[in-house]
Amino acid sequence: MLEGQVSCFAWRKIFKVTIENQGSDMEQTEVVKPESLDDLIKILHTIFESDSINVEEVQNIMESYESNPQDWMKYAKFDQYRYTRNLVDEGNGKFNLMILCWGEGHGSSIHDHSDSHCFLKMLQGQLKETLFDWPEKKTHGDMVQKSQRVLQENKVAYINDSIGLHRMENVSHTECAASLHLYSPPFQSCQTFDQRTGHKNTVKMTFWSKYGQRTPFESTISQENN
Ligand SMILES: N[C@@H](CS(=O)O)C(=O)O
Ligand SMILES: [Fe+2]
Repeated sequence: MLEGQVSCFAWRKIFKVTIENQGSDMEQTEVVKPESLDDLIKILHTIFESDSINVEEVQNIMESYESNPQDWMKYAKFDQYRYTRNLVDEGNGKFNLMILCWGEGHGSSIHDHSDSHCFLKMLQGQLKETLFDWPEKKTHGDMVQKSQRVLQENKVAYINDSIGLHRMENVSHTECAASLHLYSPPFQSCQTFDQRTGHKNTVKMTFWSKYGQRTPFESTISQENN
């Protein structure tokens, strides 16, 4: 597949049909492809009704949505200085769905995901992900960098605390980036880490906007993860 091309993964739902003239059961595969962001949200609500999460299923359905800026432009509010977190949907209490907007050169600190599942889909532009091991309690000094990759438009990445810690960066000097994040269960704070020492801090995470409306100034005063 060409770089940046839309993936052909799609959500597969297995269902049984009876072929009457043969009188036997046969399995068929129905491929569900979200036609819009609203459509994707509806499907995610259905998937998360269940108490157990199939990571691959969520990843595939998010990847099969082809990013259309007209669907999500109303949520994408950029700031000049740092990346913004914009709430899109509260997933019936099961997950938070948000759009993060990254200006040129913006990035996050090294951080964890508070014991939640984290799915990240590129809607526009590219982000570089750097993975780190958790720092050892006894050791000091630089944190160990495990891997690095660049996520292309429409691709979906997944991380949780057992995989490690990460930092995301829009390394472009000319293009902004937007990413769709699903966190389950939802969380309001995480830990950030100093790359040189491994020391950590707990930070509260805030929304720059909710449902397309800029969050009032008072409620955004807090330390952020960038
Ligand atoms: N997990 C970060 C964004 S990222 O760098 O993955 C956040 O929710 O703000
Ligand atoms: Fe993250």
